[in-house]
Amino acid sequence: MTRAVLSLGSNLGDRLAHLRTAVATLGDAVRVLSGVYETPPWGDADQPAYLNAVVLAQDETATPRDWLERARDAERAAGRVRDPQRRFGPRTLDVDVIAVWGDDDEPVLSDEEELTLPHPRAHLRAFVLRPWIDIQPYGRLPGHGWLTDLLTSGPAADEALELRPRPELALESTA
Ligand SMILES: Nc1ncnc2c1ncn2[C@@H]1O[C@H](COP(=O)(O)OP(=O)(O)OP(=O)(O)O)[C@@H](O)[C@H]1O
Ligand SMILES: Nc1nc2c(c(=O)[nH]1)N=C(CO)CN2
Repeated sequence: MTRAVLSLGSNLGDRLAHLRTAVATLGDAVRVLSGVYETPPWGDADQPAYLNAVVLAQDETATPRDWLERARDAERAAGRVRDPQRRFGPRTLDVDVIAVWGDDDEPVLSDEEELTLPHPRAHLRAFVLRPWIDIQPYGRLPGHGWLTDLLTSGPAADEALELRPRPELALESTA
C-alpha cells in the first residue's frame, strides 16, 4: 500500500473543471480533497492566476512511478500541451507528486530526474503547503519538517498571505 500527496493546479480555460478532471482520473484512489485556492502565479509572473488544490490518495498496489503515471494521465485528460520553451508557464492542468509513503509509513525518497521525491520545490510553494495543511494539519513534508512551520516561517511564508480561499469552488463535482 502507498499513500501520496498530489498537487493540482490550473490557470487556463475552465480551471475548476480541469481540477475536477484530475480528481475523476484518480478515481477510487482519492481519499481526501482540500479546499480550492486562487493563487498568484509562482516562478513566472506573466500569466493568469491559478486555482490550486491538494489530494491525499491511497492505493493497495501503486508504486511511486504509478502515481507519476496517474498524474500524467490526468494532465492528458485535461488536454495539457507542454511548451518546452517555457518553464513554469501556463497550463490547463499540472499534477505534481509531492510525496509518497510506503507500507511502513516511511516516506519514499528519490533523486531521479524523472521522479524526485519529495517534490524538490514543494517547500517553496505556498500553493502546495496551504491546501495540504487543510487536510493534514499535523502533516510534515519529508526532509523539511512541519507544514505549519514552513507556512509561517519558511521561504513560502510571504506568498502564503496572498492565497485566497475559494470555498464556493468545491472539488467535489455535484454533477
Ligand atoms: N515529484 C514529481 N512530480 C511530478 N513530476 C516530476 C516529479 N519529479 C520529477 N518530475 C519530472 O518533472 C518533469 C517536468 O514536469 P512538469 O512539466 O510538470 O514540470 P513543471 O510543472 O513545469 O514544474 P514543476 O515540477 O516545478 O511544477 C516531468 O518530466 C517529470 O518526470
Ligand atoms: N500559483 C501557482 N503558480 C504556479 C503553478 C501553480 O500550480 N500555482 N504551477 C507552476 C508549474 O510549474 C508554475 N507556477
